[in-house]
Amino acid sequence: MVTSLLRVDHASRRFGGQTALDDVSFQVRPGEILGIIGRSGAGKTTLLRCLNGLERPDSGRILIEDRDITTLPERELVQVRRRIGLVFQHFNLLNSRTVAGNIELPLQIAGVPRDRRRARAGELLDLVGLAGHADKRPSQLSGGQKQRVGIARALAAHPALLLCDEATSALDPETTLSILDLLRDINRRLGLTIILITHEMDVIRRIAQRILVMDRGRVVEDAETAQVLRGGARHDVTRAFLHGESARLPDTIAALMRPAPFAGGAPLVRLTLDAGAAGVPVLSVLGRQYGIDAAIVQAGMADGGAQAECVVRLSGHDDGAMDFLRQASPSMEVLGYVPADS
Ligand SMILES: Nc1ncnc2c1ncn2[C@@H]1O[C@H](COP(=O)(O)OP(=O)(O)OP(=O)(O)O)[C@@H](O)[C@H]1O
Repeated sequence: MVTSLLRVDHASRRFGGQTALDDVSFQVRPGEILGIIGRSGAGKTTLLRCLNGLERPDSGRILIEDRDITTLPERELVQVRRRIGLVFQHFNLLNSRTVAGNIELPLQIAGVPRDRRRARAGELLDLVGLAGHADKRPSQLSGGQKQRVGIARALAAHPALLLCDEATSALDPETTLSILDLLRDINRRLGLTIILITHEMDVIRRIAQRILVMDRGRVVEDAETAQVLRGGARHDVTRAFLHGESARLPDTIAALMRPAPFAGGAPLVRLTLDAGAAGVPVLSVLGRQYGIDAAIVQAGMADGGAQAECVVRLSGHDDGAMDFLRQASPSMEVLGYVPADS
């Protein structure tokens, strides 16, 4: 039985004097969504190319469904590659083909007969919400629609793993959310394992159950996303990504924020409340039951209005209150600490 869909074991890769991957090890379980984040030059692209067999590490192993792709001959590597669907930042669609023709391309290359290709493209267009667009050209679609076609094409050959390389970086924030929601939906409905390479913490926060932070070729953090968002980050680079997020806080608050608790300081917490928490008067329960005052610093909608997001400053302390908030908002995130009277 396959216990880990992907296992990277002490992989290293150098280019001349430059170390792109430095003793990288991690595993991905079937059905998991893993987000890999890192600054420019951290080694994300090199890792992705190694996972896809386009690049071989100088040392170490990469096992996909228990097959070590670093030693496979090219012919067998082609078969393992079919188990991996790739989604690109700039979609990589062919305008010389229709939307359906783009989705069918990997199947055509694999020698699948025309009628089966057509049927599969139809199924996938339904899945990604583009039924009725089969005969259009990519140039007639919006960026978000193009990426939906890119995702459908990546799914065409029933991959076990979807590798998304900055899949939302070319999209506006609203379209980004809809594409991330689609990926999450596909993960749930098909049980598909997804790896997202990104430089945006927001992407991770939105859908990744696990986060891997890379810095100068090394994995410096490998943790549950919820744990990192709750303030459990071990490495400065992870904290820097989290702190970068708070740039969207009002300037007056961001200027006062410190990363660690201090005397007279109050935690600033981001809550995401979805339909499950609807009807629970979260902030009044905090006050009545736990004696905590929660001042709303920022509020908005997410997930097309299905979720409410707010940043609150909590005055007073009670461990029970934090547990209560974690239940109401599993992705609760301690952004930092500000003076309680700010
Ligand atoms: N083919 C190559 N030849 C020489 N150096 C390379 C090559 N590929 C990557 N590198 C170097 O390896 C390091 C990691 O690069 P990589 O592209 O994997 O990082 P990255 O995290 O994907 O960055 P970005 O977010 O900018 O794409 C960098 O210092 C880069 O210059």
